[in-house]
Amino acid sequence: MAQQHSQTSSKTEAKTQSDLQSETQQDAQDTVQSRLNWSWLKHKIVTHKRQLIQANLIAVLATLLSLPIPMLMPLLVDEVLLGQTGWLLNNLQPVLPEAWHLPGVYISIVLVAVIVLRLLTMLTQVVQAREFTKIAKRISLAIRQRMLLQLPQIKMSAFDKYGSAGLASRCITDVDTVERFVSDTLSRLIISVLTIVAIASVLLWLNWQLGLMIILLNPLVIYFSSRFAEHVKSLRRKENAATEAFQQALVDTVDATRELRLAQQEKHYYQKVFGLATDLSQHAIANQWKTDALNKLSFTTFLLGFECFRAMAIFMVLVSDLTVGQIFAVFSYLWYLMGPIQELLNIQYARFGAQASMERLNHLLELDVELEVEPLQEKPILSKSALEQTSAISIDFNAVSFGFEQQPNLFQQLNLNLKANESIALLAMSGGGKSTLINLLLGFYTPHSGQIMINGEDIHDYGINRFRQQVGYVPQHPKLIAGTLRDNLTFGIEMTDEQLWQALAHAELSDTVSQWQDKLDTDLGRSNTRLSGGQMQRLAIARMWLSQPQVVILDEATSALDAATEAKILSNLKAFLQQRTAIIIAHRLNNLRLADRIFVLDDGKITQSGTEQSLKAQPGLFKQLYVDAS
Ligand SMILES: Nc1ncnc2c1ncn2[C@@H]1O[C@H](COP(=O)(O)OP(=O)(O)OP(=O)(O)O)[C@@H](O)[C@H]1O
Repeated sequence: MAQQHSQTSSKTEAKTQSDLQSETQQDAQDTVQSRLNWSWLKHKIVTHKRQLIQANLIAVLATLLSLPIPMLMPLLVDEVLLGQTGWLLNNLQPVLPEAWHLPGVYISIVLVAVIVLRLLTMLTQVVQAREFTKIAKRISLAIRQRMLLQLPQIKMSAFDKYGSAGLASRCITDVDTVERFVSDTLSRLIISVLTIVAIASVLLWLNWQLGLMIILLNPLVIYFSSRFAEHVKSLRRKENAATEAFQQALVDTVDATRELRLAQQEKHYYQKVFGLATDLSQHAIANQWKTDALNKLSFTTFLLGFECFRAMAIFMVLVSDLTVGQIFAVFSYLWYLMGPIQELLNIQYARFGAQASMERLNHLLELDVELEVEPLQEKPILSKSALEQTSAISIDFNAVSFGFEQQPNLFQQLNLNLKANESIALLAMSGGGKSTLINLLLGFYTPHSGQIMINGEDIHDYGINRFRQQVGYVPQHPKLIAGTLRDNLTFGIEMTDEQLWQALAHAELSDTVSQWQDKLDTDLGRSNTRLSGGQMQRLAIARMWLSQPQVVILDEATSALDAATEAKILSNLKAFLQQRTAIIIAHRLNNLRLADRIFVLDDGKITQSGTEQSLKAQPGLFKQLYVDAS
């Protein structure tokens, strides 16, 4: 039975999740081109029309249930205490036995009715809040999806500029701010307006002059508060920017803790992070108290009107036929009015906060995207025959110039030509631009001038994504993704265990992995197995081998390995590279020897090229490093 229940609930969960996924996919298609603004939010909210109508009907029910409450007790004053028979007693007396026609009974019945109404109101409010929360969460999910669709498309330079914490902060803090606004607005706007309208109607019914005054007072308060609330926008923007700076510094410092501890500088750096936390706290305090102060100013504007209203109500007792019980009811309704008014004021303030956050999110959405933005197709598992059919690739850098803000002329008219199936080694001083050259080739950076050609075709005409599919890249510092060794080898592409073990063997990692209890399914998350630098490099080589690329890029791929393991891997690689075009970046001679030709990159240009022997005989950087220095 319990099993059946858990099966049913897991089915329901799976259904809800798949509903949510198809809904968010639809969201993504709807929104992929749009900026975030009020009309986008409205569009998103309207797509949940059915739930919205349901939730609002429940909200109306909650309002109707709560509406008579302020009226009931005060009516007792007139009818029970002052003996003026009215609606309440006229309805109660016919249904009650004669013996129960007592003040205590009337008061108890009304008390029970009030308690029941209050409990029912609370219940409907809980259901309503749940429905509104669901809608708000789906909208924030749609925003996050919008962001996550954008992030893979933006240029790598934006990742360098904003850093992981900066991007994460916007996807978390700013989306939260918008979500809070949507949730507050959805759950409170309609109900507050309805409550105010209902109270105004009751007051109009009790006394039209008082009702009219309430109707005129509210728009006035909303107008003034919206003027005050505009200041909140810049406060919220500053606070979220300070959150971003704090997060970035914290992540960087935590990542460098080992080095800082060794240098005994960790306290100093954590103190610097604390400085940013203080800054954040100051912005948060300014935002909080100024928002509160402005909110209170808005509310005081309402209270001033309210006091005028109260004076007028008392005056009305003198000049109209309002009874004392009715005046109690009027005051109860006025008290009741405070809640929805305060809610409307809060919504105004949340609106300006949300606007500031949407601007920060739009800033990300407007970042330059890579030229070729269609999603990467899944890398097919290349069978041997498929590999044979893939044509060999030649690469040419023709007069390429590129640089960074601090170093605008890193490359000046650089020419580099790789024949199909040729392996070249690239040698330069540290900081000479080797990794940047690879980033240009992979389309992560765009040359300021000049052309990169693949098989004689401009790389953009050839297709950057198509080219990337044919590249296997082993970076200097490979990164792990959260998951198992299998995930890290395949990136989610289906491959057989046999293929994975073969790749591990080529990377000289199979002996190590076979000793792990979970073998290929070992979790490489932070808390479990930690790979050494050399093991990470070998994993990256296995990953590259699995993709059977036509172009191989090795960026200091074996720099962390011991000489014996390095020699074995280099010998495995030698055969692998024979039918491939390869760029090998290395300082060690044994790596350079994998290549057919060595190119020397010096001062932004290729200054020498040739074999090891020929370069050793020429004056230049190669001779300086490998002959003169030894
Ligand atoms: N994203 C970036 N923004 C600004 N400057 C950068 C960026 N990436 C690299 N540089 C600068 O460009 C120059 C070349 O860097 P690059 O990483 O390409 O050198 P490298 O030859 O690979 O160095 P190494 O052998 O030390 O790894 C360096 O001066 C570096 O500071």
